Amino acid sequence: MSLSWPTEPVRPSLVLFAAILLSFACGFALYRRHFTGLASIPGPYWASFTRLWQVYHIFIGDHNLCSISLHEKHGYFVRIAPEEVSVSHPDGPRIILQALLRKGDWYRIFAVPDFRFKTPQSTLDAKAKIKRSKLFLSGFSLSNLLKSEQYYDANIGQLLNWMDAHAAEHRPMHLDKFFSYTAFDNAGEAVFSQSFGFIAKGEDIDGSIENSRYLNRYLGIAGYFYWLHVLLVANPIMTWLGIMPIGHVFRTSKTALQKRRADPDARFDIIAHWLRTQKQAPDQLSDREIESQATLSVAAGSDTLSCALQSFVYHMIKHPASWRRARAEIREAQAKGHCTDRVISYHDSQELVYVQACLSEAMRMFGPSPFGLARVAPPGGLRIGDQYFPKGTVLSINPQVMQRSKDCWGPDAHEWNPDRWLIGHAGAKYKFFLVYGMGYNRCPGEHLAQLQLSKIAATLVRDYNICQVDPTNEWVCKTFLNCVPHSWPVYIEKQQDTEQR
Ligand code: HEM
Repeated sequence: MSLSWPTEPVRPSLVLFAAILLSFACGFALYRRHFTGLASIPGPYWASFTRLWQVYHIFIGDHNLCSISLHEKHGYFVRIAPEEVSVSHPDGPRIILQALLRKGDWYRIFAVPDFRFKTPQSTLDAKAKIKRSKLFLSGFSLSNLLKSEQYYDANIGQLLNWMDAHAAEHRPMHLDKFFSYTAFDNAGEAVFSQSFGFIAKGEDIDGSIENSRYLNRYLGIAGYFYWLHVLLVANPIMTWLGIMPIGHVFRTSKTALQKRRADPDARFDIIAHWLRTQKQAPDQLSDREIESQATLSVAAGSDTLSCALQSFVYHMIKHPASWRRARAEIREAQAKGHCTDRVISYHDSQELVYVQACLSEAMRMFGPSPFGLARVAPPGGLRIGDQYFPKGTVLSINPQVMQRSKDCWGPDAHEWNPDRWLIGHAGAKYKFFLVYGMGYNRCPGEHLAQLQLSKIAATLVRDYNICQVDPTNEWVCKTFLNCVPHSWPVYIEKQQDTEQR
């Protein structure tokens, strides 16, 4: 008997099928690369074939830096995905963001906790988004927010206590963490009259803030794989199971909302406005939609604020002349009887022109919004400068790219220069200032953000000297949906102590 190796041939039909599939995939990739209306737009080679190039850079947390350097290399237009072009043309904000263009599909990710519950941010059609936003807008008005100023002050006071304690013990302080605690707690105060207790404890309870950062990376990517996201995460079964990775924040929000509904005498906070709107138009606003928008607002208003505060302190201590000049401005105000409260009042902070210029410059140098604001070219396409974009092209503007554009800000765009906000027509500069977005999708929480930023920035400059433990150290920052720098510990010195010496 002879042993022989089975020699059954591979079925020709299988080989043929694989070959056809491969040729189809290659043909499709080549078509995307060379034969669509975007073929002539420069950009990374792989980005013209597949979205995975961008997803990879979101995953490793450097997509903002990539966008900045790609625009420096290629100019106004960079193809960052087969159907998406990143734009830094000075006319971009006006043509793309101020028009009523549909938002990119990526925004559907903001339907929380699952696809059934639309929020203004997840609504793609411009008119439908505006209509939905109107239901929520009154809660975000400055006059409403100012009614809770004393409660923000209480949280900011706790931040100052921690700073005093670190100063007294001459202990390095990680301001990034304490800014995040304050920002989360103030978002809770503003939305449903309750803070999460982070700043009082001086810790990230249950690791919720850390977990929310993982969620951040996930959301940035999952927006491009929406149906998979719905299948695995954002579906009614998962909602029913209540599996949310931001534990303490979500639980506290939920309990606060329940308490809030049962208490007719509670403060007239943001939720109170929404509940009033719901009473007037019950068919337009469900309980779940209120819950979704509340969760989204806390999430949208905390890491962003922490990043902006960090950017302010970090740039100001790297430029001590600015810190001194800002303090001199505050001393002058004090001499006239202003800026005397422990936490400087919002009203007084608005008179500090130079401090405000430094805040704008800090957010210009490093803004908390690193993601491209994506809109879709309408039927008939869109022209920006000399470039025509066919219907359906996703056109995105990355605020961090725009904020560093020499065409918009001049040759010193990469340098710290708060005076740019004080000379010439400062208002004109805001047409390129996209930190809060622009147009119909502009951030509704801007007043709450500016209110806290102004008060905290002015108070810190007045009362503390801050320096890095290692002045040569640069902060570390991975960028996903948001960017929150860390790892730049500082020493704090209380200003009165220095003055008494
Ligand atoms: C410095 C702080 C902040 C920055 C830089 C910022 C920036 C932004 C940006 C760029 C957008 C998206 C624009 C777009 O996609 O076109 C946005 C949306 C949003 N922001 Fe802010 N934001 C800040 C603070 C806040 C605060 C304090 C709140 C509220 C508590 C808030 C609530 C929201 C909400 C709810 C949205 C979704 C859009 C909508 O519902 O209409 N943000 N923000």
